[in-house]
Amino acid sequence: MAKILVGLSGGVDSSVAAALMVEQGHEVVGAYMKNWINTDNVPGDCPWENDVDDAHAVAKKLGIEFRVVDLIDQYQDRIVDYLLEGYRSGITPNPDVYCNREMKFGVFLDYALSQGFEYVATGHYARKRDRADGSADILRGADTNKDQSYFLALMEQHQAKHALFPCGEMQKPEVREVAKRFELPTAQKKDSQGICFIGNVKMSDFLRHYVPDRPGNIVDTEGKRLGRHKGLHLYTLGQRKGHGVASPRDGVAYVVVGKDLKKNELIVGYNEESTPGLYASKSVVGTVSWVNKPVTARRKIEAQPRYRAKGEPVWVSPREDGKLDVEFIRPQRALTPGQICAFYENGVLLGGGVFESVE
Ligand SMILES: Nc1ncnc2c1ncn2[C@@H]1O[C@H](COP(=O)(O)OP(=O)(O)OP(=O)(O)O)[C@@H](O)[C@H]1O
Repeated sequence: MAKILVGLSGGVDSSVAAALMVEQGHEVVGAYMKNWINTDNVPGDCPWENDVDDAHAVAKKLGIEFRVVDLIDQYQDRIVDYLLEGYRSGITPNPDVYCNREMKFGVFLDYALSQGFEYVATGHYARKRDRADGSADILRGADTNKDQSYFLALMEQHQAKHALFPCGEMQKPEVREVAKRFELPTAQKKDSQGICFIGNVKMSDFLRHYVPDRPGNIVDTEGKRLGRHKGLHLYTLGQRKGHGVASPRDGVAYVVVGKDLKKNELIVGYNEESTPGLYASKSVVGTVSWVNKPVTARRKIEAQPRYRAKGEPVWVSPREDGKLDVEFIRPQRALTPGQICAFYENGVLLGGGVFESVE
């Protein structure tokens, strides 16, 4: 029997994670992390009060203690500032990945350990495997469609060791069945989308509140002016809609292929493999971390360049500066600085890093 703090978000997955831990006879407490309250009237809609009520109702149904842990200041420092800073500097940050490392398995885990818990359990679709040497691996979730191990790519060993993912062996429909079996009040609740505090509102509307518009020219790959943009931070590589440049002819669309930060120009090109900037094979990945065994010499492994992408074969070569040269065997569309590159081998998450440059 272990002492486990379950991160109860008010969603069905974490409700089931808690139920399973209780069923297995562990000593379980549920806790909601309060990360963000919309005091600035920022466009965005995080129904956190409903979520706390739902999390509380689940704890009550399971007969376990429920706490609300206030991490608003830490969330501002570690996630909101990182997000805004990233967009201001022209990259596309990934707050969901940082939230796992810095919040759920960062300050929330620290809180749990300080309170005498041995583990933090979450509803992530990922698996954890303990090894004979006492270390822990993170593996892809059994439900290939829901697998969330990508979001854990920056987790380190001490975090993995104290993590539990009770839903990781299950398929989503089974999770809903378990929720029904326990008569959990969240059994029918819709899955949440995107980053909590932005809720259902577009990232561009959220950003507008903090980062002033900075209009400039939209140009093609030859430098010809095609239109005006509202601010480079509002556009992402590979983006097809919303830049306002009409297709030049039927069947061909313009997509964002680059940003010239110095000239404040947005570069668009045809949505084709031959368009310079849109597809790339070579990249440099920084902020590298390994879950268990680091890759110390040039090796062929798998890399996943975004959440909804497959693992792709790559050559990784450690560099003297601690970064990695990562070469995709097949050219990839819209590899984006700031986004996370997760590394795998045979379904085991090796670690990850942040794309710094791409060519
Ligand atoms: N505000 C929160 N407080 C406590 N734990 C949280 C919170 N937000 C997320 N978590 C934990 O992290 C896990 C993954 O978070 P994510 O936002 O991706 O949720 P999800 O996949 O929609 O799961 P759920 O159905 O449990 O909300 C959740 O299952 C939960 O255990």
